[in-house]
Amino acid sequence: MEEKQLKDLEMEQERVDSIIEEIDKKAAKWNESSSDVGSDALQIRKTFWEDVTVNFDEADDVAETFTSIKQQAALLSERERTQSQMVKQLQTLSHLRFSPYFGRVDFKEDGENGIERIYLGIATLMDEQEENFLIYDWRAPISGLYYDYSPGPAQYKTETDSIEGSMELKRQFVIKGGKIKAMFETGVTIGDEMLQEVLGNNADTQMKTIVATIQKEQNQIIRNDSSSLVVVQGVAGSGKTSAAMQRVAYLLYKYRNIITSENIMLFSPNPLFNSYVATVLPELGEENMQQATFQEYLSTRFGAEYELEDPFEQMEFLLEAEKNDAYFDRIDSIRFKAGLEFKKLLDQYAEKLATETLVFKSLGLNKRAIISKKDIAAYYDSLDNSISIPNRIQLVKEWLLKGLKKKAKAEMSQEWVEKEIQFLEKEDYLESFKQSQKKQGGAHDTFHDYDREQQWLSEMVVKRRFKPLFNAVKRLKFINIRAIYMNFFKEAHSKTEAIPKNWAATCEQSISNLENRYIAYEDATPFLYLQDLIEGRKSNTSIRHVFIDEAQDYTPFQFAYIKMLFPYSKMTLLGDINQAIYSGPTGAQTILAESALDFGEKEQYRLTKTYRSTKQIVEFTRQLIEGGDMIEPFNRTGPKPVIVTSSEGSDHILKTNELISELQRLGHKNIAVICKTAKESKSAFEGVKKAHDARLIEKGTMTFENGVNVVPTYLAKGIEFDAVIIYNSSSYTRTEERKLLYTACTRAMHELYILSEVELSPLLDDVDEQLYNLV
Ligand SMILES: Nc1ncnc2c1ncn2[C@@H]1O[C@H](COP(=O)(O)OP(=O)(O)OP(=O)(O)O)[C@@H](O)[C@H]1O
Repeated sequence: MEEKQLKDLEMEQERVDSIIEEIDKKAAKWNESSSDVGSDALQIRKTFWEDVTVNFDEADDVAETFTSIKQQAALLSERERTQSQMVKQLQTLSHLRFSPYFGRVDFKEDGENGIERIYLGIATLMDEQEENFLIYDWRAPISGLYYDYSPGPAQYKTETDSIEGSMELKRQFVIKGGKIKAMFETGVTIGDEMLQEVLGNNADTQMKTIVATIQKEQNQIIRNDSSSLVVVQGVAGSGKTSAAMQRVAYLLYKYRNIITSENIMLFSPNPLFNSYVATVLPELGEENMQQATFQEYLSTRFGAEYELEDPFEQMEFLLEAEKNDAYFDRIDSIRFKAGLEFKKLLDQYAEKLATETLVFKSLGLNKRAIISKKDIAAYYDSLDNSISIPNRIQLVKEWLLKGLKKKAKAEMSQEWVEKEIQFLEKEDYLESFKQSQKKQGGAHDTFHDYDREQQWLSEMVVKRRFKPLFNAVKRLKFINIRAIYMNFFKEAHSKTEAIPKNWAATCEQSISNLENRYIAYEDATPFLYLQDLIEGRKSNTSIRHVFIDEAQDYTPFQFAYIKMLFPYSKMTLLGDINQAIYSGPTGAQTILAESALDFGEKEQYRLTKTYRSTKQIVEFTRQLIEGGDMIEPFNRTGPKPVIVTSSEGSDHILKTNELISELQRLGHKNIAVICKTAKESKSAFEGVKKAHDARLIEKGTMTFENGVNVVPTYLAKGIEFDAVIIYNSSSYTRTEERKLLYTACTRAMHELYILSEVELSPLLDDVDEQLYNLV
C-alpha cells in the first residue's frame, strides 16, 4: 500500500473509532431511558386496576369506569410502543457499532466553499448535540449521490430542489466488528472490487442486503416513488428480488409517517422463498412486509369446500402427463383462461345475469330445507333488477337473517328439540339452572324453575343448530357460485374470434371438474372473479403497495384480479420472461409479455447485467434461450460448466453422489441437485440420501438449509446455490421446456454440472462447445 493510502486508512480508522465511542455513549443513554420506560410500563400493568375507578352502580358510573379503563389502557400502550421503538433503535445502534458505514462521498455544492463529507450507513446517526450527521441513512436524498455518480459533476434532489455540485471523492469500506477490513477508492460507479468481494462469497440460505453495492440502474428502481406501476424486466440474477427488498426499505423510510410494513404486501412464488428473503429488512432495521403466495390467498378463499389444484400440481401435469387429446385440450383451456378475453366473457355473463335469476342453495336443517332455494330465488326475483346484483344479494341476506330468526323461534316447540335436550351434557344443565336462578333473583319456585330451564335448554339447542346457518348466510353461502360458474360453460356463447376452436372440450372439462368440486388452477381466479362480481367484495384498503416477484408466472387475468383486490395500491412487478416456466408449456400469456401490459401508465425498467453466476456460467446459460446475447455477465470468473455424458450401464446415482462429494471437498456448502419434476426429485433423493445427508425440498417446505438439497426447478425459483447439478438433462426434450432448463441452470453461483441419465438434452445442441467441458 502506498504511503498516502496508509495514511488515509489510518485516518478513516480513527474516525470509525470515534464513531463507535459516540454509539456507545448513545446506547448507554438510550438503555437508561428504555429501562425507565420499561419499568413505567411494568408499573402501569401492575397497578392497572388500582388506578382506574371501577363503579357499576349507575349508568353514569359505568360510563365513567369505561372511560377510565380506556385512558389507562391508552397510557399503557403508549409506553409499550415507546419501549418497543427504543428497543428497535438500540438494535440499529448495535448494527451500526459492528459496521457503521460502507461509503463516503465528498461533495462540493456549487456556490459553497466547503466540502461536505457524507458517510453512508444503514441508518442515520447524529452527533451528541443532534446537529450534525455523523452517518447518513443510505435512503436519504443526499445519499443518492453515492449510487448515481462517480467523481465529477453530480447532483441530488431534495423534496423541493435539485442540488448541483461536484463529487470530489468516492470511497467504499468493508467494516466488520468496528475494523476497516477493506477500503476502495472508486472511480466508475460502485467499484468492481467491492462487488467482487461480495459476490465471491458462498451462497447463503438467506438473502443479504445489497445497500453497499446497489448499482445505478437498480437504484432507479429502488427510488422510483412517482409511478403507480413499476415493471422490472430483468435477466436471471440481475438483482430483481434484491431491488424489490431495498425498495420496500426505501419506501418505509421515505414515507415513514404515512406507511408501515403493514401497508406493503409481497406476493412470492413459494413458501420457501418467504423464508429466503425474511432477514433482508430486519438487517436494515425495518420490519418485514406482509408476505403471501397467491396460492395462499386462493386457498383461504376456497376453504375446505373444494379441492383446489395448486400451480405446482398444474406444472407436474404439464410436464408429466401423457400428451394425448385431453392434454392438448387442457393446454388450450389454460391458455384461454389466462387471458383478458376470457375475463371479458365473464363480464358479459355477469351483465346478462343482472336481468336473470341466480342459482341459490337451500338452507337446510336436519336434512330438511328450512328456507328453500326456490323461496330464495322468488324473493331475489321480486327485487327491482335495476339494483346491482351485489346490492340485491345484500337485501336477500337481510331477508334471510330475519327469516331464520323467525324459523328458529318456531323450531323451539319441535319434537327434535326435546329429543336433543335429553342428550345434553351435564354442564349444559348446570348452566341452564344458573340462568333460571339469575332470572329468578335466587328465589325458589320448583314448578316454574323447571319450565324456565326447559325453555332455556330448547333455546340453547335451537341456537346451536341455527348458528352455522346464520354464519352461512352472513358469508353469502346461499348463492350457488359453483352452479353459476358451471352454467357459464353450459351456455352457448356467441362465436366471437375470442372463443378458442375447441371451446366445447374446454367446457366439458370445466363442467366435469366443477361437478366434482375440483378447482383446476386455471379456473381458480376466474371463479373468484365471478364470485366477487356477484357478491361484491370489499377491496383491501390498508395495503398501499403491492410487490409481485416472479411476475412472469402470473397471467393477465390474475393481475387484473389482484388490481381489483388492491385498488388503492401502487404496484411493482418484477420478473424475467425467460423464466416463464408455467407459460412455457402452455403458451399462455404472462403479465410480462409486452402485449399483455396494457394497464395504463407504467414505468418500465430493464436489467441486463447479471450478478449471481460467474462469467463462465452466464456465457453458457445465455445460449440456452432466445435473445440471450443481451445478458451481460459481471466479471467474476470460475470454472466452465461441465456436461457429463453417460455411458451404457453407468450408475447414474453413483456418479451424482461422487460429484456431490467432490463439490463438498472443494468447499461448496450449498449444493442443489435440481430435477425437472417432484417425481424425479423423489427418485433422485432416494439415491442421494444413501451417500449424503441430503434434504428433499417439496412444495410445503418452509425453509431451506445449507447442505445438499434435492429440489424440483419450480421450487428453486428465485433462490441460488454455490453449485448446481442438473440431475438429468435427458428429461428436457421439448422446446417448451427450454425456460425450465434455463431457470434451473441459472441458480448456480460458482459451479454448474449437467448430468444425463441417457442422452444429452437436445436443448443443449445449440450451445457453443467452447463454453463447457465435456467429460
Ligand atoms: N448490486 C448488487 N450488489 C451485490 N450483489 C448483488 C447486487 N445485485 C444483485 N446481487 C446479487 O446477485 C444475486 C441475484 O440477485 P437476485 O436474487 O436479487 O436476482 P433476481 O433478478 O431476482 O434473480 P432470479 O430472477 O434469477 O431469481 C444475489 O446473490 C444478490 O445478492
